[in-house]
Amino acid sequence: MSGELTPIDRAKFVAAKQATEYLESGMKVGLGTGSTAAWFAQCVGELVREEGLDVTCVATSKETAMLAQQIGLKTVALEEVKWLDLTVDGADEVDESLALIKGGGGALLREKIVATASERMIVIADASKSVADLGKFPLPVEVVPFGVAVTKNLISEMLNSMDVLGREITLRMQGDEPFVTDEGNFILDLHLRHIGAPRQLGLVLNQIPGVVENGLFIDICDMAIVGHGDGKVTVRDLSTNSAEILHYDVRDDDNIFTDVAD
Ligand SMILES: O=C[C@H](O)[C@H](O)[C@H](O)COP(=O)(O)O
Repeated sequence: MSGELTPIDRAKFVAAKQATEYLESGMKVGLGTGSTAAWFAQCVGELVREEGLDVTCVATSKETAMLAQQIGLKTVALEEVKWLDLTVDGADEVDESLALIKGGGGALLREKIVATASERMIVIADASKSVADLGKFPLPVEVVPFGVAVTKNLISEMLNSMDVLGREITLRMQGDEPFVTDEGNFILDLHLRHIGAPRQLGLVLNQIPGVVENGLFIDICDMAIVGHGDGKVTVRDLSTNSAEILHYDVRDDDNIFTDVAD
């Protein structure tokens, strides 16, 4: 599967592959959305086919549901299982406390519902997503289409009292039309450049009528697995407060982990 990977794909792949270490047969697993999460779904598929791993998956988007079907993963609706052992998903930004910005692909609402219904959430990312402070990536906010201009103004006013640098808000487009989420909503992207108090911002945003959910994931993620283009993987586990560095050899499909540092 790994073949001739670009450094960015190698980074995503090694993070995804490392996340499979936390899978066990019988688990109910949330599958995230996006290019990194797609690598994870492929890795799960490989384990199901080659090692008989038996997991039941819940997809966080229509896109992921389609991919899971193509790969041959067993998927059910969240309503059927109600609770999950583990969700593995990508992110647009992850800071040292494992606060995240998500929703670059517009799937933040279902992703947050699924991650919150999970015993454990692991975020997988390439190193470009690791940041000291959140906010360079525009913060996606899912809003109902009705009165979107009013909601945008309310958010704009609210930002004046927040610890952020930028104030620009754009309606996400797809061609000439607003981008529509799987739940039929629109996305406003908040170009904040720096978010000083993400927890407070997330709470205040969700108080605004018209806002369905925002892309700040605070106290949801338990572990971050960050992949690097040279095959190195950094694992940060909040439950043990540890950071571990592994090296993943992706020159062939007999992928080998060796500890290189601590
Ligand atoms: O809505 C999309 C999700 O939050 C993605 O997990 C996020 O945008 C990261 O995607 P990618 O792995 O493609 O960078």
